[in-house]
Amino acid sequence: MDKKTIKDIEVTGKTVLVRVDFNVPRNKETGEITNDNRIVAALPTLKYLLEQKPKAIVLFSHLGKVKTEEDKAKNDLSVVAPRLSELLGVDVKFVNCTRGPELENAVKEADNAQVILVQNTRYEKGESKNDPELGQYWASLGDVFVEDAFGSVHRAHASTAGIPAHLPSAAGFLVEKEIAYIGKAVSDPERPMVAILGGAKVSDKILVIENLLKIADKVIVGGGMTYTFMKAMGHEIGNSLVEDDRIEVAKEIIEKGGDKLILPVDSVINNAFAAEGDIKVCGEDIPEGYMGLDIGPKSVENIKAALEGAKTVVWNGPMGVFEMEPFAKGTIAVCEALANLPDANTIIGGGDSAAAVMQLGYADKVSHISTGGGASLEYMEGKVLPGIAAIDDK
Ligand SMILES: Nc1ncnc2c1ncn2[C@@H]1O[C@H](COP(=O)(O)OP(=O)(O)OP(=O)(O)O)[C@@H](O)[C@H]1O
Ligand SMILES: O=C(O)[C@H](O)COP(=O)(O)O
Repeated sequence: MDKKTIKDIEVTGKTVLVRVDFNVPRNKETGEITNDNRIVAALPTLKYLLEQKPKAIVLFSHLGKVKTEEDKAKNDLSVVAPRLSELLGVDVKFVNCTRGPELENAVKEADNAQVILVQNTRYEKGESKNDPELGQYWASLGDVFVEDAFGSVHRAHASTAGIPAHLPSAAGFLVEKEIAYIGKAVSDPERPMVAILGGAKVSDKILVIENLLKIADKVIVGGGMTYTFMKAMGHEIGNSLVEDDRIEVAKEIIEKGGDKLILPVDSVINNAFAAEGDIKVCGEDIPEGYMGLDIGPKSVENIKAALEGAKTVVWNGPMGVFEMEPFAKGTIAVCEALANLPDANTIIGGGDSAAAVMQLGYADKVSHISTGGGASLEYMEGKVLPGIAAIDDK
């Protein structure tokens, strides 16, 4: 990486500001954390910093989307402090504000590598607008800045891009690792390279498909996106998910992709968006009143064949509605096919595909599961990520 990393900067005795991504999924009713992967992923950086004996480690993170007072109550970051403290094995002081004397005094009085967690950065209106005053204010609390929130580096926000404009800055181990895996896969992949793209919306992934068609040897499309492509080819798609305003783009991609592009040839369909009903397999044309909810067995065989001998695989988006057991087979088959490629560099781009791999028990069978949903997608699109661009060059 051409950016400074945490080992390139001096932190002993200093106040280190760290942007982490503790935007963790929570139970809608109880508010309890349902998956602490993003906290676990930040531990190597935080443990390393503790060993260097800084004066203080001040952690900034957002949680959820905050637009109203009600959103604030729903996205109180204090829920993270006890779990972080347990995982890190040290006391974590939670500061229930994002500016003012309480925060300033907590930082001033901190000593002996005290870990401080600041309330949700999105409680500040200026955070998402990258308000320069806010970035400068937060920067004034510390001596150096460490960017370790890979999941948020595609956002040009005050805490991701504003603070490092005013302080010496470096990437943490998580950012370094994510960039190493995803960066190598998209800029210098071992071949053959196969990209698998699924999930719900074509519009979210068009640019990724286009960029990966330039890089990969094969691009497999599955999931709800399939049916926009099927319609573009003139097939009947029943009530399947479709984005009519993307049909033309889908046609262009089909033409550009040629033999590289592998689309499903059959689907598991149902007469309702439900785990029960008249569930059956059909070919490329879906009868009226039915919708495609998973790729079918022939498509699974085609995907397995396409993956044979692959040395690099990037996967983003499930092949079907894997949350419902009857429609999980396509996604499970991809997990199994990746597990059967022990020598390949297999990379799962965050979000739902990461959840699927973990939920289905394949987490230790792949090389890397990204902590970034949107961030890993934008990286695969070839975009400059503002949170990375803001880090000091080596
Ligand atoms: N055939 C289908 N019809 C409708 N929904 C589908 C279909 N196939 C997959 N999905 C749904 O797509 C959703 C995932 O889509 P999404 O585009 O968000 O994936 P992702 O890229 O893994 O996630 P993220 O965007 O959060 O990174 C899942 O909830 C899944 O149920
Ligand atoms: O969950 C994510 O992808 C990151 O934490 C970024 O969250 P955001 O999409 O709300 O900016």
